[in-house]
Amino acid sequence: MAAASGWGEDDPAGGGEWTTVTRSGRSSHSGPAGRYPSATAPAAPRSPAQAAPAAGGVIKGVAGLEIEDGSRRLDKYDIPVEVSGDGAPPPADGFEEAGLVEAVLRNVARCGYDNPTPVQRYSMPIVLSGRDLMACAQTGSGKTAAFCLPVVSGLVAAEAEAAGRGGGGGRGDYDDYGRTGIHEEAKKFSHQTGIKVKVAYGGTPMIQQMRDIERGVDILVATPGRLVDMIERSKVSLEAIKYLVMDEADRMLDMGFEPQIRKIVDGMGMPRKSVRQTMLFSATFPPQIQRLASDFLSKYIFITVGRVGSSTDLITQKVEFVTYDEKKTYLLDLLQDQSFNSSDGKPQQPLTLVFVETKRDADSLRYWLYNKGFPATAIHGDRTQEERESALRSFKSGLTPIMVATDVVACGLDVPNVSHVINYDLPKSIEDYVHRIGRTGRAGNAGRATAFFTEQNHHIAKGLLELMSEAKQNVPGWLEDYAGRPCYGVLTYGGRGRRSNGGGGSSFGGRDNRDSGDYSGNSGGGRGDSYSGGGGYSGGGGGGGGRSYSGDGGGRGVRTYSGATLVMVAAVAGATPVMAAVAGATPVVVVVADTPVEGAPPGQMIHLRGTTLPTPWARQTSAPLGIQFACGTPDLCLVSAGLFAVSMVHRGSYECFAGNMGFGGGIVMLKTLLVLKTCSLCYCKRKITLPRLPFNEVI
Ligand SMILES: Nc1ncnc2c1ncn2[C@@H]1O[C@H](COP(=O)(O)OP(=O)(O)OP(=O)(O)O)[C@@H](O)[C@H]1O
Repeated sequence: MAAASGWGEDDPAGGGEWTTVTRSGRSSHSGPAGRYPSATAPAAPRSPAQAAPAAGGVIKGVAGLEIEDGSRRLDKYDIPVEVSGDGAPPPADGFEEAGLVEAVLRNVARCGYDNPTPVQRYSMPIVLSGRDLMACAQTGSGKTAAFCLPVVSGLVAAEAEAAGRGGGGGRGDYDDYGRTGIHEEAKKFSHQTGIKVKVAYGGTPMIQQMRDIERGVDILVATPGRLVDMIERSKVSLEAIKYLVMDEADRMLDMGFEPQIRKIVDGMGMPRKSVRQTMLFSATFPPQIQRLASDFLSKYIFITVGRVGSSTDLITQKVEFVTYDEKKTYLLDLLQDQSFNSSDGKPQQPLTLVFVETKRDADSLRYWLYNKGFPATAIHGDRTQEERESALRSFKSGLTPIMVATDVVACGLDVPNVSHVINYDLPKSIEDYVHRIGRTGRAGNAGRATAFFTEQNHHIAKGLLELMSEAKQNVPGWLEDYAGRPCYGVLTYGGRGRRSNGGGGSSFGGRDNRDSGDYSGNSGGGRGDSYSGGGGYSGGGGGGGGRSYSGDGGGRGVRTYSGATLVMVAAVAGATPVMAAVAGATPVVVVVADTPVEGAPPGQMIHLRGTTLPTPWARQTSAPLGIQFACGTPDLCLVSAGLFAVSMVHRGSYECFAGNMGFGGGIVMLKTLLVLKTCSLCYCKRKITLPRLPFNEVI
């Protein structure tokens, strides 16, 4: 156990066998596997003020903006790293030492990466050694490359071995998609290696993606819903999967995708966990999500880089107590204060992301700002993919340096020079807060985050207090008061099946919970309850592993997905799949099964005209008659202008509650075609009982 910082004392394992704490500074590894000596001495603690730009160069801002990058210090990280698990290989000092193949090293150099970030130093050897990994590292710390590099390298090496030739060279295939950060990164690192990276996510036409995948794929970056859909349609098979990566794994499991993920991992032909290699990455990893996630892993190594589940200390955080009515004034003050004059004397704004709760607020705030003379754009789920991309471009270029956003961009958005994140409306959970503010302070740059706290936000006070204290930020006294107050029944976070986490606190974070008392396994068999020397976790099949997938199966020209890697992401940068489904003018139907459909085990799918709807969450992005299925919760009726929502329940029949907002009739395709009457400009609720439908019947 290293004693480089107070971290050792915090070790929940009590300094047990499986946990080591070290600093991420370069060090030589000696000693038995999994136990690192103390590395460099800790640097003097940085105060928040010091996190502000100091030395460093000036990153050429976009469109005339010059943004001080100041303390960009990717290679100077000196933060605690916690490693637990049996036989962890030592961290690598550099990309070469990590053992990446030549072709990948060339791509790393091409990207201008001189040194690996801490999460990369630790992850690369672990992944390259074939171990499963659960990694928790701060936002913007380079997690994407931490898994992409060793995975691409592993694929290249395997291909080279199979072909009996040296690594490198390559066919130079380079597809021209470009949406998700992961896809982009994976493509960069695969350049001229012959590795093909493709995407499968909602919000864009499946047919185009299918065509592309049919041309061959080695790495598929997919969102769960679209992937399940493709598998159900017998378009791809997961049988050849070698690596499975879940990015933002906790968000994915926490957003209601768990049934889909379990199905993908356990029920659709994917090799068992002891056969494939599985990696889970996120900036936050609450214990209850770790518990779920560990089902997918075998004898894994757990690493935490940075403070436990914390925000990075590169971000200076501030929280202001405001009333709802004061928010706009505060916002204007902030924007005015931070504006600066460009070389031609015109006032300019640094890139600023303003988070609001609803799509409507995003639009109205954007227009309001515009009218006040602040060029702003907006990004949210009601905007089409094209509009979202254009908004992002305009933001990145500095044309509209303020972007008002809903949570759809909280995960995965990587715009290097975002200098300020303003939580105009605070999110429901502290994890969301961490992901949101993580849009600034990326890749070693300094950043700033301001939150408007109102009376209604008291449920997040405790989490906020702990997070800010941990990051050594100035915590106002009133926040401590709020944090100390009891919080009643408001913590069913999110409308998307969010798990409550009590507002943060001790349940929040990224510490390995295998050895904590509450980590006693889920239920069923197959999974060891404690990690003691590796026996318990290799169950492989066990509980869910062997369930056979009863879809179309073989014989009908199932395309065997020739690729070897699957990267699942909860959200496409700029749009969650759900929001993507909602975007556009196509009618939106929300289909919800609030209890399992008869005969359907919880979490399984029901089929409607070839579409696939998991219970209790239902989501689909394309369906006959232009109907799109989106997701909702039993108490959420998602109504898009002019259209309606449908709630679907069980007991052998479906009940539909449909509302029409006034643009003519809506159509629901269930067993029969149902045309709902127009109900001009009012919300009408109708209950329609449909004939009994057995589970899995395609209607
Ligand atoms: N070794 C490196 N050297 C220089 N830049 C790097 C390095 N690794 C990653 N980056 C850059 O840092 C930025 C952040 O990386 P990335 O998006 O992978 O972070 P992340 O940890 O996945 O963040 P989040 O949790 O917010 O998704 C990217 O622009 C990436 O290109």
